[in-house]
Amino acid sequence: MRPSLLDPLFAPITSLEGVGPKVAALIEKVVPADLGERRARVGDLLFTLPHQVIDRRNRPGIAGAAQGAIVTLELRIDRHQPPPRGNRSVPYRVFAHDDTGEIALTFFHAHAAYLEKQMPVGEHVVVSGRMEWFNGRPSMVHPDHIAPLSGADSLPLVEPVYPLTAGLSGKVLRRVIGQAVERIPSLPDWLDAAVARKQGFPSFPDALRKLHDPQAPLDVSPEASAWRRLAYDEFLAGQLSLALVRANVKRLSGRPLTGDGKIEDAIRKALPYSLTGSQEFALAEINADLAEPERMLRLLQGDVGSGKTVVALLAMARAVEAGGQAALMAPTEILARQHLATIAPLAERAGLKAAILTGREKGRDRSSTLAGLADGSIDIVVGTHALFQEQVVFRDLVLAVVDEQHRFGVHQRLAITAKGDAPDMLVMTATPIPRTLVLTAFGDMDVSRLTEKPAGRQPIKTVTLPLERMDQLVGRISEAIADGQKVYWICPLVEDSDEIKVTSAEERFATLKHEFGDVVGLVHGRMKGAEKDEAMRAFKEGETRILVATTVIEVGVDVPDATIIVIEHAERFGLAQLHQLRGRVGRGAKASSCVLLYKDPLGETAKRRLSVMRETEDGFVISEEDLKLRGEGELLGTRQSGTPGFQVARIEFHADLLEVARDDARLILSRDPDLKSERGQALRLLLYLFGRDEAVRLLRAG
Ligand SMILES: Nc1ncnc2c1ncn2[C@@H]1O[C@H](COP(=O)(O)OP(=O)(O)OP(=O)(O)O)[C@@H](O)[C@H]1O
Repeated sequence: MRPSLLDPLFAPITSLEGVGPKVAALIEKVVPADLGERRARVGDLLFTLPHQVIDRRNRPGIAGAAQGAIVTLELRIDRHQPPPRGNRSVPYRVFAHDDTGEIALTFFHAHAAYLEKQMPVGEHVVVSGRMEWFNGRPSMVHPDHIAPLSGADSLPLVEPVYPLTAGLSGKVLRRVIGQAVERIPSLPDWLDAAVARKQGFPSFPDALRKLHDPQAPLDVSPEASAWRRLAYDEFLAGQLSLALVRANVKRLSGRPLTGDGKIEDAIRKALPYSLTGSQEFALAEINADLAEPERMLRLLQGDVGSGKTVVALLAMARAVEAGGQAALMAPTEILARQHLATIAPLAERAGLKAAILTGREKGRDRSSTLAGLADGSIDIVVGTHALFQEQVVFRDLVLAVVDEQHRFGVHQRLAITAKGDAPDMLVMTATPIPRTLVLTAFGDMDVSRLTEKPAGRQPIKTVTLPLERMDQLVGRISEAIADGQKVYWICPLVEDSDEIKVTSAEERFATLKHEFGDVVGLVHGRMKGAEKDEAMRAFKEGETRILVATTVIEVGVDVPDATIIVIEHAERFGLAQLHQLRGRVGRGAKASSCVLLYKDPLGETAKRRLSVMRETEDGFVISEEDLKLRGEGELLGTRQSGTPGFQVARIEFHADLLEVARDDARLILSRDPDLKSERGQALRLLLYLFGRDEAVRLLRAG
């Protein structure tokens, strides 16, 4: 049970004044938490940190104020010019001046009486807002603040700027966050006093207060001690949670899994290729782990297209040889089906029975799969989250393979292992995560890496092209499909939305169909499962040759004869995503290409991202670049791009704290494995604060 001390932070944001369902929905777009099914809480709001400040101490004068800049002016009011009676489309204007020039303050749908009271003619006022120059004439539309010069202390001199989204103003967000700050409870400190002193950290509540009430621009820098404190807390919570999971997994001893190699041999014989050296090496590492009485906790890391699936299959074969069952969990249904399609025929040749279980298996199919798992007649099951369901019982699950893209939390990984008697666990990831992130996301897992790609792969040619010149692609695509090749066409969003005008997949589907006829297919996230399967099948089997898709195909889809991928609005994607997408081609013997269509003008970061894509295909290089570029705080969609999986910590600024936090976590648990001491109790609060409830559940009562 979560201590009631934390209640104020876990209250829904709708408990704040002025936050109805509509505002709440907007706020949920900007909070840094991955909310999933839950609603935003006051704590999420507090973790929404300003990325900038408006500094009103700097007062350039009208003539010195740049177009578009937020400025503060000291003005004398000259005259009011209300709109002509009955004409609501003409704004109310107030003219004013300072020593350097004249300005018009402009108000639409204004209350004349109110403005007259706020800005009497002849009065000195301070005004703050966005400067606009129209035909050389300065103006300001709806200033953010207007205050009498004498009482200027009513005007905040330094004001935080938060990430916003259309419909949510800075003013509203500041007011709401202001209320959240009032609710910060006083908490016992969970940090070791010596660590805190050495790092110059304020307390947790003070850190939050400081960041939301900056006194100078540097106060909201990720390098400020307040921000570093929160980042450290987040790292510590993560490291504690991973260490607890590890302790828990290792607490239960596994059992040695060995076999006679017969099933493995049969599968190898059925493969149309031989394994790469890298695959052999990884498999040997895995088999060695399986043979140990200790439980395996291993990460199989391999760049896109490096051939992880077959390694997993052979590991599962070993599990079956040893007399048990194996499960492979995929993050999406499309992937689960694809894995089954790869695995089932090979498994069959080796005399094994493979089955699938997702949310879509219903009725008789589902019950017979459940029965097969329970009586052991099914050797290998591939599935999605559905594998966690209570009704799923295995006769003897000895190996759980989790194929993931940061999509399963630690808790879910554990949930699948709870289905067996301390089964071994293999996690597969295609993201070539930098070392630092491996530590944050997976803790102390053992790592196998696939460092080489299967033989015969050709480099992918990557080009960039402005969207307006899209027509140039038609000829190239026609040639490719006439030659029997296939094309992916990626669109970023399913529907046009007002704020982000992106050609929708449906619209693109229609235009391409017009151009190329019936060979065009469509798959997107809003389609029903069966429709998605059908679209994928048709593309795989060649009935369609161009597949218009949203990013549902980002992870793991394998159609080796696809040779061109076109990515529309490539500037909107992150590097890791682009790399994943590009990895859908270049999987066969034919030369492949990737076309990144972009919208001019490109921002600096987007430009850099696209050139990284042109320069390299190496996932590790790309992931390192990705981290560097994230540092520049460009907005991706509406959410601020931070470090994946983190709310406040930013690995590019805070990496130095990560190892300290890991050592701290180890020390803490070696002294107080169940967090029972006074400090241990405080650390439990920390775990809750950063959403690590599952780690608290692993602790024995205390
Ligand atoms: N040793 C090999 N030689 C030739 N082809 C191979 C080899 N190993 C795997 N493949 C093929 O390479 C393709 C990619 O394999 P797989 O789908 O397992 O990649 P992956 O590592 O899961 O990549 P991604 O994460 O991009 O899905 C598949 O078509 C597979 O059949």
